[in-house]
Amino acid sequence: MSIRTLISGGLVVTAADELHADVLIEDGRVAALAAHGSAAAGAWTADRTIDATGKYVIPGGVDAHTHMELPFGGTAASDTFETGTRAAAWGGTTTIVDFAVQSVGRSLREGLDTWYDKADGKCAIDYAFHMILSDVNEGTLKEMDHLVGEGVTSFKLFMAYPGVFYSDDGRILRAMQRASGNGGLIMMHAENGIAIDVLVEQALARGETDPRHHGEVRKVLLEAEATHRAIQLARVAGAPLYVVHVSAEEAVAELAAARDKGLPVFGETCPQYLFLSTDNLAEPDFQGAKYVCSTPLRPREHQAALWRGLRTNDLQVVSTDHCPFCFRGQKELGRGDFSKIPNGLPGVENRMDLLHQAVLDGHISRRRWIEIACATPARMFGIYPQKGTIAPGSDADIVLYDPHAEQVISAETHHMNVDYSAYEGRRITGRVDTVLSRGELVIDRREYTGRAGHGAFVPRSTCQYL
Ligand SMILES: NC(=O)NCCC(=O)O
Ligand SMILES: [Zn+2]
Ligand SMILES: [Zn+2]
Repeated sequence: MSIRTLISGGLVVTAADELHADVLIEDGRVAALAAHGSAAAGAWTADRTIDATGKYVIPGGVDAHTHMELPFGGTAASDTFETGTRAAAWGGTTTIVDFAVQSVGRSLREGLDTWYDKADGKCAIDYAFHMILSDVNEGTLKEMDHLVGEGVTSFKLFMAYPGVFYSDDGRILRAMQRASGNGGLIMMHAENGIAIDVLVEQALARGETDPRHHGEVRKVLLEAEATHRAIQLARVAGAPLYVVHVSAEEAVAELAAARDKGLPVFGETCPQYLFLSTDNLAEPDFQGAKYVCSTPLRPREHQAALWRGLRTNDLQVVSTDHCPFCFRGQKELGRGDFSKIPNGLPGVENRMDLLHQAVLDGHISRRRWIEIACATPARMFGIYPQKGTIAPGSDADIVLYDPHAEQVISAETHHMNVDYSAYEGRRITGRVDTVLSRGELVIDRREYTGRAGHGAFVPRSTCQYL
């Protein structure tokens, strides 16, 4: 039997509009919106009514870059699909796009099936997959076409991490050519990993082993150079390009120059680059290890360019690159050698709140918040308007957000399976109150009511942002 739910009295905020409206949900989908107090809304009957007075009613967040359970650096990301998607829901995110990994010498099929198995029956919210290509060859190029057909329509390539995920320019060009034919979107980790590895070796030989040296060797110029090269390769292939975790002003400039030429080049940044800096990497007593990720945190001066890029649409998406490793036992693997610190930060629970704070701080508008965190990632990765908006026919993935609640981010209270917070002690105005996923309550007035296995795999169409 279908349950009709009415969300009444809130301010509905989407990327396109803000309106005081009631939202009617039926069969897990948005059935209708009507102005609060209107005759149409007054005539609706519902089995349950959720009072949203004083709250924003926003689309559930779409985090297009997470790594639950990712094997990395001899360990694995500490959030499972179960713990990570539960934490995502607590933070107002109702869809993640995680990365299935092809191992070198193995097929895409095998890698993707492994990730289907990891997630199946575990997730609190809906999920989709990108595919990491670690071994581009004739076989895997053909497999890309099949994956696009089954709804895995984006492929991440690495110019970094030689010997692990790295692809050389020839392999990258081939994958881009294939994507230009099958509609796939190439996502690029743009850092010159070959040059970085030389600098790592030289730094370690000089005895520079602390976490802060991770940031020093992964130079801005090597991010900018790789970004430029990726753009040129994509032009040659006639393929669109999405550059992940952009951290540096000079890399934004490369994207902006390409976009000024009208090229289909897109960029994502992450909260860690907007809110944290090399000051964190330099924290004493090895605490800087908590902030080791790649691309690395940059000097604070880069943040203005990232915010500007988000305002001018030279950057289109904020994802988390959520890839948590506990300080104890995981980050500690790199004591005495920064290159052995597993790369990645936790954040899937914090993104919507941090970006709401950015609204209050004047960096972005309220609608831009929803655009970069919900609507555009959904469009970019082919799940709009099913996800990323509140419109008739959309999945009822809806967050009631209290814009006045005060909170202090802390590992003591977060739900991610990691023993520290990258944003410990940060004060945020605004907090998730209630979360629905396809009409089911996952968070009900700050109480978890979700369940592992509610979340379903979402097959995606090709990029809708071109
Ligand atoms: N970003 C990071 O440091 N870890 C996750 C893997 C990646 O996205 O490159
Ligand atoms: Zn990456
Ligand atoms: Zn990543």
